[in-house]
Amino acid sequence: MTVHVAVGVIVDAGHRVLLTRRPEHVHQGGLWEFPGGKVEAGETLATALARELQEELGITPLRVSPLLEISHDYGDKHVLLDVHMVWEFAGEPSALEGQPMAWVAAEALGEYDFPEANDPIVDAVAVLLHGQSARGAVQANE
Ligand SMILES: Nc1nc2c([nH]c(=O)n2[C@H]2C[C@H](O)[C@@H](COP(=O)(O)OP(=O)(O)OP(=O)(O)O)O2)c(=O)[nH]1
Ligand SMILES: [Mg+2]
Repeated sequence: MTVHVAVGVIVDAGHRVLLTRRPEHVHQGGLWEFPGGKVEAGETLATALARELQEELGITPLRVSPLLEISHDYGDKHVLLDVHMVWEFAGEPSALEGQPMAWVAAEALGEYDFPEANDPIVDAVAVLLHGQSARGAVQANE
C-alpha cells in the first residue's frame, strides 16, 4: 500500500527553507523533513498541504507551485511524496507539535540528515534557490 504525502518546501524572503525534525519513535524518526503529512480520504493535495501546515506550524500557504513527485519504497512502507514549493504564507511558523524546527540556507541543506526519499528534493531545492547541488558540486573536468 502506498502512503500519499503532501510535502511543503517553505521559503522565506531570504531564500531559507523551513525544516522540522521527526520524533524519534515514528517512521524515519529523528531525521529532518520538510513539513507535511498524509493526504486523507477525500482531500485534494492542496487541501491536505494547507491542513498539515496549519496543524504542524500554524501557517496558511498562499502561493504554492509543484516541485516534484517522488515514489520511494522503504521496504516497510511505500511513499508517494507530492512536493510543493510554498513561496508565500500567512502567519508566523511555530513548532506546534513540539518538534525541533530550523530555517536553513539552501547551500547548507547538505549538512542535515533526511530520509532516503528526500535526496532528489534536497538537490532540486538547492539548484532552484542556490544554483547548485547541496550534496557537492560536480567538477566540469571530471
Ligand atoms: N512530511 C514529510 N514526510 C516525509 C518526508 N520524507 C519522507 O520520506 N517522508 C515520509 C515519512 C512518513 O512515512 C511519511 C509522512 O507521514 P507522517 O506519518 O509523518 O504523516 P502525518 O504528518 O500525517 O503524521 P500522523 O498524523 O500520521 O502522525 O512520509 C518529508 O520530507 N516530509
Ligand atoms: Mg507530518
